[in-house]
Amino acid sequence: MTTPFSSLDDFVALPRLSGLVLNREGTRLVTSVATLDPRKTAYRTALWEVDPTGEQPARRLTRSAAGESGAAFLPNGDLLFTSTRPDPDESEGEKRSALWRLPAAGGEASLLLTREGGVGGVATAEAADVVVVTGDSLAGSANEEDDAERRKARKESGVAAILHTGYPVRYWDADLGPGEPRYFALKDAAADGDHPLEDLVPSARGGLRDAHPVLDPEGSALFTAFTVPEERGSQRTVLVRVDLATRELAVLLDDRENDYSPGPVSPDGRFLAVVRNRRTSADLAPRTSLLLLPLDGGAPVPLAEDWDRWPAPAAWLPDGSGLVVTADDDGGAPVFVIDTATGSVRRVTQDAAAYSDVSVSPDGATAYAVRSSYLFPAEVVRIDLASGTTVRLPNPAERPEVPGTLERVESVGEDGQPVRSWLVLPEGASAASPVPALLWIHGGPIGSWNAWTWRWSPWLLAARGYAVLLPDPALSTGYGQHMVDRGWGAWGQAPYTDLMAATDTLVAREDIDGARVAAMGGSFGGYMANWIAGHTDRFAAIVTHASLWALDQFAPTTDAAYYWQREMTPEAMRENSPHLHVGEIRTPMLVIHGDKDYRVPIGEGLRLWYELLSASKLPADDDGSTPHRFLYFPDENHWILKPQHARIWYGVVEAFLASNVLGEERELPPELGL
Ligand SMILES: CC(=O)N[C@@H](C)C(=O)N[C@@H](C)C(=O)N[C@@H](C)C(=O)O
Repeated sequence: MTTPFSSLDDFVALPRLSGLVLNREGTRLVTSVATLDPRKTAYRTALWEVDPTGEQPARRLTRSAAGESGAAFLPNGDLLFTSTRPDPDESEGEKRSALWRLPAAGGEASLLLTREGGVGGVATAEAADVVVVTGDSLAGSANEEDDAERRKARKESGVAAILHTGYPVRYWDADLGPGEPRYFALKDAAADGDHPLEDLVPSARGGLRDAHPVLDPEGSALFTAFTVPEERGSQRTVLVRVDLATRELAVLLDDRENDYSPGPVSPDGRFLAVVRNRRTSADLAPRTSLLLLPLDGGAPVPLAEDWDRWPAPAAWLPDGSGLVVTADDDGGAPVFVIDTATGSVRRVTQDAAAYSDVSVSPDGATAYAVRSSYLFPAEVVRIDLASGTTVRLPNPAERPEVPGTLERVESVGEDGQPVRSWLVLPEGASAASPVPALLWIHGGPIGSWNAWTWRWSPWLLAARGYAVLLPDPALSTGYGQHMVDRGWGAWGQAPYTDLMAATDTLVAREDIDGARVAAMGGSFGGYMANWIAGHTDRFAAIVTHASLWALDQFAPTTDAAYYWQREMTPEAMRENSPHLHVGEIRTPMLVIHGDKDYRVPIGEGLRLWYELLSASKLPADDDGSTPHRFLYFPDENHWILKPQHARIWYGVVEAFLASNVLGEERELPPELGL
């Protein structure tokens, strides 16, 4: 069977949908779709409209070489978006992200706001013409003009140095400073003319980094997480309210036991849904729960406290009687409604899919969402909130046909804990014709294999004849707090033994060839791949992407050191660090790392590579030859994002697996120049 997964060129060319917004009347849905640019070296996003009634085909709303994203509706139905497309009134000028408005009545999009530091996210109020944009300003600038001058001076001088006084100094793949995110209010966005900006929190000093403002329906206040520095390089996030008229900032929730972030405001403006994330320590695993915060000043009230899941609030029912949430649950992330009076939880969607970007129609009968699973990529659906019936709406793209089937399988961990996995089976797998297999380990480690991702596609391997097991071992979400607790701070124990139990179940199947099995994983999944390498030789090959190798080196050099230092004592780092077992490694390993990875810095990959060649049971020969391979991406981050590099990633992985698992040689991608 030929599917887009048979060819890497066809795979990278598949359109990728994300995000969804609904207008106030519930009559228009807008999503964003990324497609390959003509040179096939980048993705470009455009906005598409999806008909909520399901009657009309999806239609493309925007088109430009720069692409568009960040869609948000104004109450009058005009659509705001961000784009680096050129200003039609300027013949030349720098490419920077600006705010655009597409009128509901039709016609061309017009430029609404441009500024030196660019425009990041956009938040709109439901019932008032109030817009808050995020944008970068130099830490020392007093206003927009000052910021523009300072930027110009810095650029002209060629100085790139950044002086830090606090932590963190990097995030993901970017150096932090001297720019910092700020929030700007922009009033009367629906009207023509100039739109002066009001800097809402001029003294934020990095506190708004990685935060998203939530506006109340009347546009009178915004709520946001605000990061506060602590002693010894630590930090916490507190919940703040900013009055949009007076710019007064009030701290609503702040303690050292939890981080807080805002969910949506109730339709009557009386309550804020709040996500509370418990502060972790060596003995205390993370826990996520919900609060309802009365905005008249009362104490927060826990919501659905006894529900053993970690909810993500999405929207209120219009009458305020329920909060619509999603939560990881047994290999999916269904939609639930929590009764705000009683805290009782009702599951709405019944399929094994993962839902996100949920919004609710004005009559409260229908929800719209993005849904995906390991069978299909993200797509827009309509959900009947009473019955749970879910309908796929006419989308910008059809579902790609997958070359095989998906099964749910269960194993039993050493302590009796059920360990659940998805199993991707290629066509033709049978007892008469058993297939080679891959154990693919997810990252996080707090997470679940429950939604489609373009970064890890088991179907590309299935198209080449492999079965792929996607297990959710200890530390995975969707199986209750106990599943997280039992792996906390002890990664080499339950997470490892759960993975081995899942592998035992895999190789016991008649349709799997247990002698031809490899293991692979990225990030924390790469950590586990490295740990496996030092503790068993049951796998024919191991692929380790952006992996943690020496925990005492990783923990202080990652971009969020405080996060990992809370979990790992020096003793736990010694007990769980893969590098201390390099002398036991006798499995060929493919190491993959991007130099711009600040989450798992390149030092992990470099040290792993050198120690494999110098100290493993399969060291480099005296002529320098080795069964191991190192695929290095000088300009990629924690994830391999460029389409041409994704093709190389899969091409090299496939050749390495073919050589070590199947005993067959494959041609390497010619672009490697070998
Ligand atoms: C702050 C922090 O480190 N957060 C973690 C969620 C994280 O980024 N973990 C990585 C080591 C990881 O495993 N990432 C996975 C989810 C990935 O695929 O990038």
